[in-house]
Amino acid sequence: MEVFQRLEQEDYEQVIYCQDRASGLKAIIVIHDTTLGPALGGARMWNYASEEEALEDALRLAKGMTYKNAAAGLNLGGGKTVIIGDARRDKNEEMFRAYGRYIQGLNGRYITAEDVGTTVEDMDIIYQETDYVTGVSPAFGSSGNPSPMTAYGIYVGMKAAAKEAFGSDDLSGKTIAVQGVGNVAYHLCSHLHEEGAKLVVTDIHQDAVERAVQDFQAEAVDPNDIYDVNADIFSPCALGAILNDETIPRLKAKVVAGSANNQLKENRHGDMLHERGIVYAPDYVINAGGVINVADELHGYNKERAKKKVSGLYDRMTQIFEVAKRDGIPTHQAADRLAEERMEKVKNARNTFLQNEHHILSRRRK
Ligand SMILES: NC(=O)C1=CN([C@@H]2O[C@H](COP(=O)(O)OP(=O)(O)OC[C@H]3O[C@@H](n4cnc5c(N)ncnc54)[C@H](O)[C@@H]3O)[C@@H](O)[C@H]2O)C=CC1
Ligand SMILES: CC(C)CC(=O)C(=O)O
Repeated sequence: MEVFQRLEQEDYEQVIYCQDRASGLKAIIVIHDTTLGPALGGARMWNYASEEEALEDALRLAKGMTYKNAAAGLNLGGGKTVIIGDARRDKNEEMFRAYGRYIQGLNGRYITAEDVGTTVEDMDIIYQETDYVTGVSPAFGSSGNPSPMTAYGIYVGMKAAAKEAFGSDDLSGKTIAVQGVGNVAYHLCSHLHEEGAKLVVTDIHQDAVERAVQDFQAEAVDPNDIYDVNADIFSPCALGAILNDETIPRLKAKVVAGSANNQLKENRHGDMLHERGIVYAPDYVINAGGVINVADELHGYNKERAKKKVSGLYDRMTQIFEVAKRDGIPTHQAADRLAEERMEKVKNARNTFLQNEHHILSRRRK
């Protein structure tokens, strides 16, 4: 498909290709929608098989951020970056400084943060070139690594989903299959272990698996076997599109609740989960803890305030389950409805003219 045709299909605002030969930077910044405010979303560094795959990932992730930020009640739009490369091999300081300068050039339309493959240290480098970066080190007055707060949000959202499926939000004694035990899932496992859940984990990196086995007495399985585990809850915490025609029929769990972005390969896979009576916690709602945390930096970071807001994901999930039941729709549709309604209402409320620095009246006074 032609790129403009693809952008028009889901009404993307802007795509920026960034290239810097000296550092090896090849990045794609996608701004999906800025109805609610500047686009905020992380930068993912991944060794994509092709440029098409990288663009498609950036597009899907950026749109997900529009819905995530809207559903979380943030005054932020949706955007995301993908940096093409192997995060364990190809990073250098110049790359992130070059990336920071591209962000600065967008003059606040896009604000970056961490995602898979990028770290607080990378954000600190970007911060040398632009203010439009969050998840910077606490030493700079920022919020640092968003993963623990994302994990906490998944934990409370998972409890709400358990209440919906099992009639109780107590996770002790529940078997939880966790796919990917990286930054978010490690902290999630810690909460779950503390509550007395039994953990079954997998990862493509053996060191990550070993850490979870050692620290939380988790059982390890092969990456391909995680879908077949006899679990109460399946928690996808790696990459997207893992809920699909091949995997859904294999799931034994009654709940799907994890941190991965874009878990449904296609929307119809949300319908498939619904038809099988599986309670699906919509990914962009349950995994909003990180963005809620970094967005708090924009007001001057306060950890207690941010955590209180993240705790609210329990009620937000419950609200989604209620809407889904009331309207007889799958949960992913209920989440979309809430996010779209908020965007529409805010858009209408902001229809009246307000002068700003770019308006001709302001320019004429100078
Ligand atoms: N870090 C954050 O605060 C947030 C992260 N997310 C999403 O949560 C997911 C995890 O993020 P992080 O923990 O930050 O990333 P991470 O890179 O630290 O962890 C992901 C883990 O998944 C593993 N993995 C990749 N493919 C796999 C596969 N096929 N099978 C098993 N394991 C596999 C990786 O080896 C890695 O250990 C991503 O989808 C991310 O976009 C969403 C919201 C916020
Ligand atoms: C990692 C977050 C701070 C933002 C983001 O990109 C996300 O929630 O996916």
